[in-house]
Amino acid sequence: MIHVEDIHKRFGAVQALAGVGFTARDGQATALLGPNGAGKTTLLRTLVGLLQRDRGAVSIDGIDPATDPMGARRSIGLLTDQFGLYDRLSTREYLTYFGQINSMGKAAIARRIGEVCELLDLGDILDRSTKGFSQGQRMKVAMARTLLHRPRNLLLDEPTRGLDVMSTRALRRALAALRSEGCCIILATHVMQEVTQLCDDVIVIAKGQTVAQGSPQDLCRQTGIANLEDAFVHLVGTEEGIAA
Ligand SMILES: Nc1ncnc2c1ncn2[C@@H]1O[C@H](COP(=O)(O)OP(=O)(O)OP(=O)(O)O)[C@@H](O)[C@H]1O
Repeated sequence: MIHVEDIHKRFGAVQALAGVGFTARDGQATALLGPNGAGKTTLLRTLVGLLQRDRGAVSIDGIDPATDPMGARRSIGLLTDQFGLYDRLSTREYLTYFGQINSMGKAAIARRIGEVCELLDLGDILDRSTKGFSQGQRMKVAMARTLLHRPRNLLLDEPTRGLDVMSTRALRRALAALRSEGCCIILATHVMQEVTQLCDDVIVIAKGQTVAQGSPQDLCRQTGIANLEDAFVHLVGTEEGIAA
């Protein structure tokens, strides 16, 4: 479970987070919705301890990433837009390296690579060097790395960006399975279809603040608007940041 209270984060003159608070529960997929520049990526990076917050409290399964970053990171899988692949390694070598960093044994790594390979359909790129991979292929390898150590909490920044239809569907199926295994999934996205198909709960942030939290139905009820996309626009007061 991830619990966040009143997080603030400033970059120079930019107040990126100005009072974000929410709870994301185990066994649920929680959507993080907000216009461009709302603070979603900053929030995810702060949750995993890659950025130091200026104020507020964070608990990842009871651990504060500011005081125990390694402890928090063991239970978190983070996917951002910075894939950080190593061109000279094949997908298998890259995943093996990350398994070793996470103190997994040789047999466990080999077994888990087989599982994520099947889950994300990586068969044809498993033994190719990642140099020259397409955007979608890079995304799949980064997602495999995110899932490799079986984290209980998944923080995913636009995970279907660049994926084709089949890979998108495979990833959504994989996330649904992880949710039913009890994972806590936070998914920053601009794709409303993803929210309605996959997410139990929605956090809406705008200008670095939480403006609403609830199920898609709650947000529609709260705004008196039947369609989630229109309810979102109403809540943030803008037409920015929406993909069909
Ligand atoms: N390292 C940084 N230095 C300066 N400003 C930053 C930095 N990182 C983020 N910002 C600013 O903080 C604000 C929030 O950015 P962030 O990337 O968190 O938004 P986002 O909600 O993820 O946006 P998008 O939907 O466009 O990906 C923006 O105004 C951004 O320009």
